[in-house]
Amino acid sequence: MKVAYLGPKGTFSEEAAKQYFEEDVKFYMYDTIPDVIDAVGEHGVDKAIVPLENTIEGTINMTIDSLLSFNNLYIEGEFTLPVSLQLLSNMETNLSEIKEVWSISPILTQCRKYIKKRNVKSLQYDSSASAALTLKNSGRMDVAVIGSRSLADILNLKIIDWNIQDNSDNQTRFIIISNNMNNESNLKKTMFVITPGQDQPGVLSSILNIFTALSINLSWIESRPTARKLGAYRFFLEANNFCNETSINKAIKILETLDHEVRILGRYNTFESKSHDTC
Ligand SMILES: O=C(O)C(=O)C[C@]1(C(=O)O)C=C[C@@H](O)C=C1
Repeated sequence: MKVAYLGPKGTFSEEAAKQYFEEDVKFYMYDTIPDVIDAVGEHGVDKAIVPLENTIEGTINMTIDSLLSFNNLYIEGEFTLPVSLQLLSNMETNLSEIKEVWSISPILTQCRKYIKKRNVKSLQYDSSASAALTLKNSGRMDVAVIGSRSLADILNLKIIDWNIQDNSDNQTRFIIISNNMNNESNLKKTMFVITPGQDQPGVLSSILNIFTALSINLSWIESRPTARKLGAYRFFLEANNFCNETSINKAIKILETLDHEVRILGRYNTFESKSHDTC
């Protein structure tokens, strides 16, 4: 089986991939999160693991927007990884010399308070590991990268400050995507994408009322623009009710009768990282 994740070596996505998948998998690294998702959508690989949500940053928009650009992609699992962020530099650098920090945008957001406190500039890269590789090759002493402890080991960088994220209990929820709907029994979660038929007052609350009436518990809700008209949104709703098929099917039927477009983006279970100190 071929599995894609965000490279190069040393990303948190790699850590999640190695912990979630069995050893007989062949891994493929891609340069950006949209490229990872394209690899499954265009059948280059069988599965991918990508970040969906983080404790501090919230939803990783490039993940859900890229997911929706395909009709053939499904979430088949989710995996939660603790994320501890370190400040990495070339070997001879001191903390007081740092004028700029580099990383992927969700990581910079997870350290917003730290970056403000140190009064340094920040620069976005496609991953923490691509930022670290650029730093290593440049030999610069006025720049640091924010990434994982394993990234420091892989590139022989120095950790000059530890656990700099805004909240010490920081986690990222990854999703595993594939071309097939997971049809196992006893799956705990269902992800809906609902595009309202027409924009009318109270449309979101009327949708939510359907779930309440059918006793379907919702564990996540997110809205994203439809990109058709300013102010028009579609809603991601994650139901967490051990897949009571009858209620889920009833909800779909009612939503469709009310002219809303409903897509099931997947059914899945949750797995947690066993390690609390790897990243
Ligand atoms: O750049 C990395 O190391 C990644 O794996 C990406 C990413 C993200 O985009 O959220 C994944 C999980 C962590 O929250 C931090 C970074």
